[in-house]
Amino acid sequence: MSISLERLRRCSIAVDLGASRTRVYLKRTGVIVDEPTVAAVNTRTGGLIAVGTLAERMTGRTPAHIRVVRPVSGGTVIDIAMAQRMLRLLVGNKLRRAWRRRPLMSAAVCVPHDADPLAQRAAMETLTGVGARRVELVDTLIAAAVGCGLPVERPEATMIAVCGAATTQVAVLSLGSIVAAERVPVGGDTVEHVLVQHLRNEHALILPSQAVRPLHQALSGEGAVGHDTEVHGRDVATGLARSVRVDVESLRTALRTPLTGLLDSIGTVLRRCPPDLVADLADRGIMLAGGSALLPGLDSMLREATGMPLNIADRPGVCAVEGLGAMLDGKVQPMMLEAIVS
Ligand SMILES: Nc1ncnc2c1ncn2[C@@H]1O[C@H](COP(=O)(O)OP(=O)(O)OP(=O)(O)O)[C@@H](O)[C@H]1O
Repeated sequence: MSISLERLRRCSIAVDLGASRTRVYLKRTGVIVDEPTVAAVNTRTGGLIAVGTLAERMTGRTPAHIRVVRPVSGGTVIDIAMAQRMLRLLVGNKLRRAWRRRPLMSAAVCVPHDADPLAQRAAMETLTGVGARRVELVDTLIAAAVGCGLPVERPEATMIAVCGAATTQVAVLSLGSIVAAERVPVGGDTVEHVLVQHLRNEHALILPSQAVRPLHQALSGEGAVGHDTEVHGRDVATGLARSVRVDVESLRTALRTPLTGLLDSIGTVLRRCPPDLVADLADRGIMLAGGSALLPGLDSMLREATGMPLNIADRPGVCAVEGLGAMLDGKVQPMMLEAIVS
């Protein structure tokens, strides 16, 4: 995927349509939307009831005629019409005003590193459907690296892992390009799934989706071996509300298996890089971006397993859209400009 910074500078908005959250950056303004990629639909009338945070709160609490849907899965728009309707509502008046000023707006969109032509087309159609005349596709890894402030233009290696909800993308960059990259289906959703399964299998407890985040907090606790936490859910057999005390260490053990996939992808990317670049990384280490970079203990686990320094981006969730926004605003260094324009 080639990027023309010249063309990006002509774009008015930058969009990151993630499996978990949708972020929109308005040129020279900043991030104007950061909401869950969720829509609630009335199946009787086909009408949209809510989008974003409000729709996400309805998850698991709706009557039969209301369905909560996620139009993006694994970084790919799977329901273009729904994604367009959601985007229109999320951006609302702010974008409509900008649209009126510049009706033939161009938009830049992040797409996963190895997005196939169908996924690229779906992202383009989503944006053209909400009024963009031209759509520029940008590799999420480059956008996130710029957003984290990594010196991607230099002839030295930088390594980034963008840990999203559905997938994690890992790459080594040098001279404004990706030297090696890998995408694995491990992210925040995987962690959530493992926690839910663990409680079901070990404690016969069905965990409501809203109860997962408090478990993250318990996992981030002092890390002391042996401490436990109270979890509320529904008994698998009786269907009644029940609380159990869960050993936090057993949750950490359950999470080790999916996180091994992430570790393997780092190894694969490093093996594909020339030794000189790998040597650069010994000091510089890995930058973690994406919302799941905040998963408790992920950084220490990777630090321990790789022996490399680990840094978490300041605002890991919005790195990609902010990096894209920096390109739109022309904040990217001229030298970097030459390196990335292809
Ligand atoms: N403080 C936190 N602690 C643990 N996990 C978190 C935290 N904040 C966000 N997450 C997780 O981060 C994930 C969302 O990350 P992000 O917004 O980068 O995903 P996305 O870009 O929508 O997904 P994808 O890149 O897979 O399309 C969710 O799975 C969420 O549970």
